[in-house]
Amino acid sequence: MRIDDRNPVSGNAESRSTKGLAFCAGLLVGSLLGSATATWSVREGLLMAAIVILAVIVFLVLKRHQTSDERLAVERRNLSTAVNNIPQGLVLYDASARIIICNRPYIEMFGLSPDVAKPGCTMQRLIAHRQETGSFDGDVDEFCNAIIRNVALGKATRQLTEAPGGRAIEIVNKPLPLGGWVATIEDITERTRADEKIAHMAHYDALTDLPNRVLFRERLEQALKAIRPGGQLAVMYIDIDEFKSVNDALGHQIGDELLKAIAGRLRACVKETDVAARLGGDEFAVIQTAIRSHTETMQLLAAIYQAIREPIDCSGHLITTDASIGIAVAPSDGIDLDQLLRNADLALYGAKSDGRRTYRFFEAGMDARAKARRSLELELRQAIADGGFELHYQPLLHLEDSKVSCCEALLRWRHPERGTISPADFIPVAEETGLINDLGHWVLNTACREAVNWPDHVHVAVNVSPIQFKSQTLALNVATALAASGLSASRLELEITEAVLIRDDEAALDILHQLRELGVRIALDDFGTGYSSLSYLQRFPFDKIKIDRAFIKDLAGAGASSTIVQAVVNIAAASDMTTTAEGVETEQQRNMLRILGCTEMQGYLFSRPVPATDIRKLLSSYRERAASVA
Ligand SMILES: Nc1nc2c(ncn2[C@@H]2O[C@H](COP(=O)(O)O[C@H]3[C@@H](O)[C@H](n4cnc5c(=O)[nH]c(N)nc54)O[C@@H]3COP(=O)(O)O)[C@@H](O)[C@H]2O)c(=O)[nH]1
Repeated sequence: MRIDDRNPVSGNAESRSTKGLAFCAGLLVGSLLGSATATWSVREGLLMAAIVILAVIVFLVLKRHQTSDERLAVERRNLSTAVNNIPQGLVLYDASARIIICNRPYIEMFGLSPDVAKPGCTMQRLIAHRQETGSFDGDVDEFCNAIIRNVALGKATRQLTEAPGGRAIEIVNKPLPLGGWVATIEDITERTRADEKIAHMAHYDALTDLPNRVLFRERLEQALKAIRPGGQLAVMYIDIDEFKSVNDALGHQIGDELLKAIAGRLRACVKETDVAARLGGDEFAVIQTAIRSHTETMQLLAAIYQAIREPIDCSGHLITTDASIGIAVAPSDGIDLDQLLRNADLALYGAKSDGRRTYRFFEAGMDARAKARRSLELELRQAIADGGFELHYQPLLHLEDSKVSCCEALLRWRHPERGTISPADFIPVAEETGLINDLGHWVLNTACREAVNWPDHVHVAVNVSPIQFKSQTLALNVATALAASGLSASRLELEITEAVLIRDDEAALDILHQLRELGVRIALDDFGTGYSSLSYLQRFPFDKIKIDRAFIKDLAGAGASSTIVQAVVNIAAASDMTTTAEGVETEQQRNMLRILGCTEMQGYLFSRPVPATDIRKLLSSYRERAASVA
C-alpha cells in the first residue's frame, strides 16, 4: 500500500539554513573577486583559494542536504510504520476534505483499493468507492456533507456501520485545530459481542437461559404499564417441591438437568407475549399478560402442572416432580410491582403451608396467616431451647387377643399461652425450617428411654419425617439412642411415610437398609393416602403397613374401603408384613378388621394418646383391660 508520500514533518528550517550558507559563500567569493586588483599571480592565487572555499561550501551544503533527506526518509518510514500498525483505521483529511494520510487497516477493513484510498483522494471519491465495493450503503453526498458541516462547526461525530462479513465498525470524525479532521475507524465487533454477552448475562439465567430476576422485574414493570382498562395480568411464583432432596440425593449435575428440563417445559407453556423466568434456585416465575378471563389463568396453571408433573429423565434417573404455585392478579391484587410480587409470594407461602403440590391465588388475610406462621416458627425455636415438648403414647393392640403390642410416641407442644398444640400444626413448620431434625432427635431418645420401662414384648413406634432422611446421620442417631437407653433394636419401630420413597431416592433406601441392619423394624405409615403406589412395597421390604384411618372410617359404609383393606391385608400377608388399622373408633370397625384378617388396631376405641405416666399404668394393667374388652 502507498500512504502519503509527502513528508508529515515540515522542511522549512532545513531550507532556511541552507540558503544562509549559500548566501555567506556568495558574499565571500564576491568580495574576493572584487578586491582582486593586485598582480595576476596574486589574483590567480586568490581565485584558486576562492574556488577551493566555494567547493568546500558546496560540498558541505550538498552533504547537509543528503543527511537531511535521509533523516526525512527515516522519519517518513517511521510515521508510515506507525500509522499502518495501529489497530484502528485512520484517515487524515485536510481542510478541503482530501486525504493526507489513509492507513492500511482502513483499506483492509473495508476491502478498498489502495489506488483509490490514497493521499489527494477526496472524501466523496473515497466514500463512493466504498459504496461501489459494498461497504457503504447510503447517499454519498449527504453522508460527506454532514461530516464536513460538523467539522466546520468544530463538532466531532460518531457513526456505527457494518463492514463486509457483518463486522461492526465505529467511525469517529474529530476536527483538527488547524483545519481538516481525523477519522478513526475501529472494528468493534468483538467489543460489541462482549458487551452483548455481558448484557445477556445480566438479564438471563446462565443455567436455563430464561430471563433472570432483573429482566423479570423489568418485563413486569412494562406489562403493568401496558395494562389497558379492563385488562389483567397474572404473576405466578413457582417453587419446585423437594428439589433440594434431588440435589442432595442425586447430586448437583442431575439437579441442574432437572432445572433445565423444567425451564424448557415452562417456556413451552407460555405464549410469546408472556414471560417465563428463573428467579434463582428452584424458584421460577411466569407473567401471563393480556388475560381476558380467569379461565385463561386456570388453563395456563393446568398446563404448567401437567408439564412439571410429567416424569423427567435426567441421565437415566426418571424423576417425578411437583410444584407449589402462588398467583397474584393485577390490578385486583395490586398494580404496584412490589406489592403484586409480595402478594404472589404470600400466595405461594399459602400453597406451601397447605401441603405443597398445590396452588393458591392471593387472598386478603394471607399476610396475617404468614405472620402467624413466622411467629410460630420463632416460638418453636424457643420451645426447643426451653424443653417445651412432651411425648404422649398411644397403644396398638393385637386384634386376635387384644394384647398391647406397641405404643406409638406422639409429640405434644405445651405452649405457655395456647395450651397443647397439635403436631399437625407445628410439624410442617418444623419440617420447613429444618427444626424437625432437633425435634426428631429428642423424640427418638425420649421414646427409647421410656420404652425400656415397659414389658419386654411391647414395642415403641417413633415417627420419622422425610426431612430426617436427608441427614446422613439418621442411622447413627438411632444406634446411639438405642445404646444410650439400652433398648433392644427389635423393640423399636420407625414409622415412615411414602414421601421418603417418592423419588428415585437411592440415598433414602440406603438409610432404610442401614436401619434394618441395626435390627429396628420399619413401618409404612398412612398407607392409602398420597400416591400409595404398590411399587413402594416392592422397593423396600417393610415390616408393617399402617392403613390410613380414612379407610377404617368408611369400613362399614357402602364404598370400597373394606375391599381395599382386604387387598392391603392380602398383599402384606403375602410378603410377611403385618398390618395395623389406624383410627379405630367403634366396635363394628374392630370386628370387621378381625374378619378381614388385619393384624393390629390403633384408635380411640381402646385409648387416646396419653402421657408417659399414664401409659405405664395402662401397660401394667393391660392384661385385665384386654380381657374385659375381648
Ligand atoms: N415426624 C413426626 N411426626 C409426628 C410426631 N408426633 C406426631 N406426629 C405426626 O403428627 C400428626 C398428628 O398426630 P396426632 O395429632 O398425635 O394424631 C395421632 C393420633 O392422635 C391420631 N389418632 C389415633 N387414633 C385415632 C382415632 O381413633 N381417631 C382419630 N380421629 N385420630 C386418631 O392419629 C395420629 C397418629 O397418626 P399416625 O402417625 O399416622 O399413626 C400425625 O401425622 C403424626 O404422625 C413426631 O414425633 N414426629
